[in-house]
Amino acid sequence: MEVAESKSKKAGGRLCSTCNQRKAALKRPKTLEQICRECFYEVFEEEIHQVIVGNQLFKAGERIAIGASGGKDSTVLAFVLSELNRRHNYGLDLFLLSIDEGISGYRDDSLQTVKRNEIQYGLPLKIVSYKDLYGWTMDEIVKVIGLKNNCTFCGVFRRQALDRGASLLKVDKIATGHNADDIAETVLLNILRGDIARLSRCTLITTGEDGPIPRCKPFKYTYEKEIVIYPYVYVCILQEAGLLLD
Ligand SMILES: Nc1ncnc2c1ncn2[C@@H]1O[C@H](COP(=O)(O)OP(=O)(O)OP(=O)(O)O)[C@@H](O)[C@H]1O
Repeated sequence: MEVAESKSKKAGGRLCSTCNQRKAALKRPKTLEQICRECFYEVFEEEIHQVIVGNQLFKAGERIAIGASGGKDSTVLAFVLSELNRRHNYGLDLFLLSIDEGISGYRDDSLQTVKRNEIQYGLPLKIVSYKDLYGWTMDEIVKVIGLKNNCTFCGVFRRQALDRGASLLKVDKIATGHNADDIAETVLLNILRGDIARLSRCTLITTGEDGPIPRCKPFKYTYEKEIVIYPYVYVCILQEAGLLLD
């Protein structure tokens, strides 16, 4: 232990504040602690597990759709949820649910990511498109209404499409990749708009419990920066262990 410590100090590095054995590799954005890759990987997953258990987000036997956009948040969510489900025997049936808004050059690319995730994580994927549901793609809608306010249309349609997809999959709940930064942003927006009703709802970890399909945010307390660091750290650990395939 003393040898490891002096070696690490000589190399100009500090020891990990969690294990006190390995060299610290990063400063955790959430706590500013200096931490090694292995401990970061462990605490990142463990904190999400504690959020799931502490807030009773899921019950054994439930079918859960992960809202999978192909972006970083929902991709990491799908990976972490499938790992935790196996490791802690949550007993969940997990599915990937993607909404294809029909935005060429944007969603068609990210859908390729989701299709890869279906294979990599072994989770069944359902894609629901605006074209099938509403008869219009988002590109066609923009041609008619123009660019102004199109995000509002798209947001409302996506919400509904997620509910339709969830009912086709017969799931009990939808989990989304909204993280702590997204929630902070929504709080500020609702304050600026003076929308008191939304302000009180937007920080809830589970919403829509009185509706057909509740939604939950397992990343409510997870910082966006850490969601970005996590896959990088995972790859480094595999690389160092010689477990990364070319
Ligand atoms: N097209 C979609 N299909 C399925 N789920 C979606 C889709 N778009 C968004 N979601 C869900 O809503 C969450 C928040 O979406 P938002 O558009 O704010 O993207 P984001 O914060 O960049 O997340 P991500 O990195 O997962 O795209 C996503 O993490 C995902 O769970």
